[in-house]
Amino acid sequence: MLRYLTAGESHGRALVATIEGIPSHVHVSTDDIADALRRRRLGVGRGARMKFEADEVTMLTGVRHGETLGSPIAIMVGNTEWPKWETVMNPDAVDPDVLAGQARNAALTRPRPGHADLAGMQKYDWDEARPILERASARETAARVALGRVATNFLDQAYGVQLVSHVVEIGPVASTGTALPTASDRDAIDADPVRCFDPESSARMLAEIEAAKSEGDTVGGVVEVVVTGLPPGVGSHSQGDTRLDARLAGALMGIQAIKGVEVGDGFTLARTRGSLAHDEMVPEGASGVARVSNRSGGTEGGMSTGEVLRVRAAMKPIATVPRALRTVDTTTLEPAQAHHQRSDVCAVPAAGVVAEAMVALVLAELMLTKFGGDSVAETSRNHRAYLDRLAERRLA
Ligand SMILES: Cc1cc2nc3c(=O)[nH]c(=O)nc-3n(C[C@H](O)[C@H](O)[C@H](O)COP(=O)(O)O)c2cc1C
Ligand SMILES: C=C(O[C@@H]1CC(C(=O)O)=C[C@@H](OP(=O)(O)O)[C@H]1O)C(=O)O
Repeated sequence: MLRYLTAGESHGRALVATIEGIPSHVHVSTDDIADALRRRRLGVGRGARMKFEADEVTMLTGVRHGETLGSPIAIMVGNTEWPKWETVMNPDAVDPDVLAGQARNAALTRPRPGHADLAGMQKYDWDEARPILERASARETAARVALGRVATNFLDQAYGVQLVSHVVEIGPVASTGTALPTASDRDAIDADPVRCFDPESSARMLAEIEAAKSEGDTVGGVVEVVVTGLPPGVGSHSQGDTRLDARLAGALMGIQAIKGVEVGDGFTLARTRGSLAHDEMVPEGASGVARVSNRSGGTEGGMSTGEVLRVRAAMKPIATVPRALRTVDTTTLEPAQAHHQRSDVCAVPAAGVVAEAMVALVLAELMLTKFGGDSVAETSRNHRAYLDRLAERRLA
């Protein structure tokens, strides 16, 4: 069973991520994790914090001489800004006079519409938003991206499964590109300022982000994750919570600010007649059966079809709007403007990298559910035997 957890506050000393169930002999290095975290920082629209803060990666457990041991892996992502926040975030009691001068003066009592501030203050009985926003912040996604890289290496090394993400919409601007990227396009996508695969659409998206910024506003968008190399039969039709679609939707909706998920042509299929909505099958020489299209995005009946997996996630605009939104000061109960110090204008390019990590974690778990094994060699062997059986039946 693959399971993972993250811990840590946005301005705390560090984030910590643990994962258990990754087989032995997966090659993964500190540099690999640092590279994944570097990718999460890419893209225009991020705020000042991205420029001065660095992610310091320490592999704490579960990896030796560049290979996983099969035991729990723990990764720490240190926050280089910690010295500045040590008083505000100190886990131990701090001299009340020091606190009065620093943290209390900065009490956040004007909750931001669209963020976790108010619901969190109500639920956890706090009189300001700091204890909530620290964990609600998408800083936490750095920990998930670190784990996602372990899963990505595992999927590639054990099964040849590869992932890539790209931005397909920013605000009202949708990409007009029709080509579907593969993992070999990852560097080109990462080099684009918006992480869009289509250069002409990227320029229009960039203009949209810049317009939002100059108007003191924020903007959301849509990202797509594309996966190649999945065999048919990953996930299951037999229970709602084992369906591949359900697992993908849950994992993607678990990313801060993601409000919608679409598998394949999803919402478009709902507006299409059945005769034009499905992926017809035709006989094919070597493999036996081929599809003439892939509108489903690679899932049928809660299982992978063996076609390319395509899943999209829609991100709402950043809640910390510079042109501050109306709120209520929770101390005075007077009308107020929501608190705002700094924030991202658009984090959709980063959300794509996070989405890629989440899809990798889901697929690593479901591939292990299907193929088992405690080492890369063992699970690869089981995978190959399954593919051989499909070939033997001429249903590959
Ligand atoms: C990579 C990333 C960066 C984000 N940066 C910010 C930010 O700078 N300011 C902000 O208010 N929200 C930001 N968000 C969104 C908030 O984390 C999110 O709106 C908040 O957690 C509430 O979202 P929810 O309603 O989906 O839980 C970011 C989200 C992601 C995925
Ligand atoms: C720190 C990161 O993202 C943060 C996510 C975030 C939020 O509210 O989600 C708010 C911002 O932090 P702050 O309010 O301290 O400026 C972002 O910078 C990161 O992605 O590493």
